[in-house]
Amino acid sequence: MLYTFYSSFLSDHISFLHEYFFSRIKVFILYITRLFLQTIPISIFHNYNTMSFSSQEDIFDDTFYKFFGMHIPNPAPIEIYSLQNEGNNPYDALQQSCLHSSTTNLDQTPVNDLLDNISREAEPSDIEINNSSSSPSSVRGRSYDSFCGIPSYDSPITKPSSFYNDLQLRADTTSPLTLLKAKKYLVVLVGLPASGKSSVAKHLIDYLDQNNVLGQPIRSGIYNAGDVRRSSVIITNGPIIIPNGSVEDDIFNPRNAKKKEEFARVALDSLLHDMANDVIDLAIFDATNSTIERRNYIWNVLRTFNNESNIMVTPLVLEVSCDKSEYIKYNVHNKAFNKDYCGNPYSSSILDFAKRLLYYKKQFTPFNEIEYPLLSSASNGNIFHFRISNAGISSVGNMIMFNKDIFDLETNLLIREIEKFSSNYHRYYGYCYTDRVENFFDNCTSNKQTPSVKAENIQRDYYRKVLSEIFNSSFLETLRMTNVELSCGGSGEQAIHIANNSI
Ligand SMILES: Nc1ncnc2c1ncn2[C@@H]1O[C@H](COP(=O)(O)OP(=O)(O)OP(=O)(O)O)[C@@H](O)[C@H]1O
Ligand SMILES: O=P(O)(O)OC[C@H]1O[C@](O)(CO)[C@@H](O)[C@@H]1O
Repeated sequence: MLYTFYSSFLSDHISFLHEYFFSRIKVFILYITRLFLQTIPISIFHNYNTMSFSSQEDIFDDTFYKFFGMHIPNPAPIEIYSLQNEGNNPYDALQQSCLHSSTTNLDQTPVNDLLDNISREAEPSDIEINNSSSSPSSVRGRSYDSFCGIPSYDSPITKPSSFYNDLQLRADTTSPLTLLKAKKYLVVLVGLPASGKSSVAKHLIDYLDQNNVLGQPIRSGIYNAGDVRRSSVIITNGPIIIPNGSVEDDIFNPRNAKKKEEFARVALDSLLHDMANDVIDLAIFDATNSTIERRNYIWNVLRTFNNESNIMVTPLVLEVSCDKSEYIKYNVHNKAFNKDYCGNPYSSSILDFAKRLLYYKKQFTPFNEIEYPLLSSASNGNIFHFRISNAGISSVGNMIMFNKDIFDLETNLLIREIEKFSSNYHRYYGYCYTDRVENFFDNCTSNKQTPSVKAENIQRDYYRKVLSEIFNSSFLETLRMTNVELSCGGSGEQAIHIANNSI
């Protein structure tokens, strides 16, 4: 009996030890193979219909992490072309990924026009800005919405069209000296007001912290143009106006677009100042950055900064969009309690924000591929374009294109992580938000309501009533369509009417 016990004990443990060492050796061999692969520039093209590059890599990476407590280095110059695609044709994927149908043709003329504009400087404005408020509005280390779950990835990867290869040829040639520069990263947010940009920015910082992506802390900060604006404008119980202006001088009226550019310039200057002083490694530029001109300005400033400093800042675009009516309403509802409106009556805040959204919508141009050459000219020939839509429930693709001539392990690792973050955003963070939206619009029918729950419900009913009056279907339709003829009529048209009359 004793013998049986010992033999079963031993065999259990021997098989455990065998499994343990064998799996370690397996990982080690895979690692060595992978190190060998690093010497070979490879391009990886996978169609996600058949195989997911990310999921295979991540199984390997997760296993490696378990055993060695660090992430494995990436194979050298990889190109990841990542577009959400239902079919096999890469060019279809490109077309599907385009947000702006007028720019999906491969005619390079608009690109040339943009490149001609490349050296154009933003015009100075007469407004005085208080620089003191331009410090980052958020820094790493803060805790945000809970980080949820162990990631498992499944990101769509497809082959690129030759169009992107052409673009790559147009990129600036990289001097070997650039590679010796200190590396920093700039995430440029693009998206309409209340689309969730600031929330996603905080989540991204949290995600990078939690995952210890580079094996050491990434010092990061959010630079918000809205914070600069708030220190320079007059908050009224009505439109937010610029100093020395009339009451009609709503800062968000496109007439005052130049003044808004100044606020953005201050925020960007402050961000680059912090990079130059080595205060941060990764900065998020939080503004709508909703026009091509603005983005062009950013790339120009960045190119100059990169040329004149001993720092190489790699820009990434992160587009955040939201077109689900419940989400728009919920987001705007929360905006009614921020610093722009504190103390103002709820309905006037909602109305003002509706007007702001409409103003922005009229001049908003989603970031699209005709701007890629401009981005790549400020980015060592790389193109990193991520998108999150409706808190990650709508599927949109990312575009990731590495310059083949440069091997940069750190950038590779970081970009891969950000790709995971944006492709899996709903699973990591977005679901907490979508649950909250659902609760907000849910009709609570429980009989056992305490007085405070009852009071909360009455309050919430009021909010929902105001929201659905202002954000009625015709207003939402107007928002959805670009350059539509606006028609008036019905209570919810008030914002459209105000916006139209004041342009
Ligand atoms: N992904 C999200 N996670 C959590 N909350 C969100 C998310 N998206 C939107 N929200 C909610 O909507 C509100 C508005 O979102 P947020 O401030 O992030 O938008 P924004 O695009 O930065 O707006 P703005 O450009 O006007 O500053 C937030 O206060 C938050 O309550
Ligand atoms: O300079 P932009 O791109 O208009 O973005 C900044 C503005 O965006 C907003 O976040 C829109 O709500 C404002 O707070 C801020 O003034």
